[in-house]
Amino acid sequence: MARRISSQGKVTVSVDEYSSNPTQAFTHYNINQSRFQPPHVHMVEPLPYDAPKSVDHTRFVCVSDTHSRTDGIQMPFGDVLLHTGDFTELGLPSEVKKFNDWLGSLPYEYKVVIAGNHELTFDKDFMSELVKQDYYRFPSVSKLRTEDFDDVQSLLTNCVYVQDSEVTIKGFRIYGTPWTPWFNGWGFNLPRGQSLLDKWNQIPEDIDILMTHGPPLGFRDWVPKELQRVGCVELLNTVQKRVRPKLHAYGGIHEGYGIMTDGYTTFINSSTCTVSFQPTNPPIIFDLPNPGNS
Ligand SMILES: Nc1nc2c(ncn2[C@@H]2O[C@H](COP(=O)(O)O)[C@@H](O)[C@H]2O)c(=O)[nH]1
Ligand SMILES: [Mn+2]
Ligand SMILES: [Mn+2]
Repeated sequence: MARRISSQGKVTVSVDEYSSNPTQAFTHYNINQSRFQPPHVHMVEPLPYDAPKSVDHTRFVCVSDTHSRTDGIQMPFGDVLLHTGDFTELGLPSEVKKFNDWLGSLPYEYKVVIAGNHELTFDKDFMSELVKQDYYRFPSVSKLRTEDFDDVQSLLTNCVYVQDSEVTIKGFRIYGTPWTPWFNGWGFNLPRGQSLLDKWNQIPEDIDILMTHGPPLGFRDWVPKELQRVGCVELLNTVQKRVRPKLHAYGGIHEGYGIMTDGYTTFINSSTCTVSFQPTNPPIIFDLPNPGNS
């Protein structure tokens, strides 16, 4: 049982019995609970860029995993840009500055950004371990002086950067968090189970939009080369059983680019780069009714 309702009516998500094996979790919940089946769960066609926008809606432009390859990306019309991490290769200050310049060239009223596992310099604990131990893994990062990256977030002057925090934009409550299940020991990696759940438990109940770097279980999280689902089971339970945002935006699994719904939350994996790091997947636009108009 991954959910409990307290005497105050609050839902508590606990670690799922299948937490450590998302592929098995998907099969189990699909067979026993039809949890990923139509009619509620299905793919969604992207909105065409020339679709008219209603005056009482806000248009979000979702991108992710641009990996310092923004040059050829055709950006559509919209109001608010959401970038869900991996905007660099290694989080080098030079890459962050280049990304910030690109953001500055975009016409959106607001731009909200989170980090991904490639933004190594944004993860202070990762950096203090790397500097102590592993010079050869990321030599260009290891040779940075602390003062070069200490305040790396401050290089992002052309956006709102959120990290385990919330911002309200045009009345929408948006929460962003960079953590992903441990994979090859990159930045913002945590073990599946309680460690990640502790991060998800910081997400407030009433947010409208959740930004994470990686997917929840079952929603654009399939890695074909390994025949595995890699989405986080606790993230799915948090999204579906406790937080229930209207939009969950992420990237992380480049092969999972696309849109799904569970009938309430729309899940957008907007990874710009393909699995071979070609920046060819177009940004995804999504309209939400303005708060107070829904
Ligand atoms: N089996 C897993 N594969 C993963 C996971 N996270 C990422 N990946 C694969 O790497 C690429 C690129 O990711 P990046 O963070 O280096 O940009 C991704 O598209 C997957 O193919 C994981 O947790 N498990
Ligand atoms: Mn990536
Ligand atoms: Mn990533």
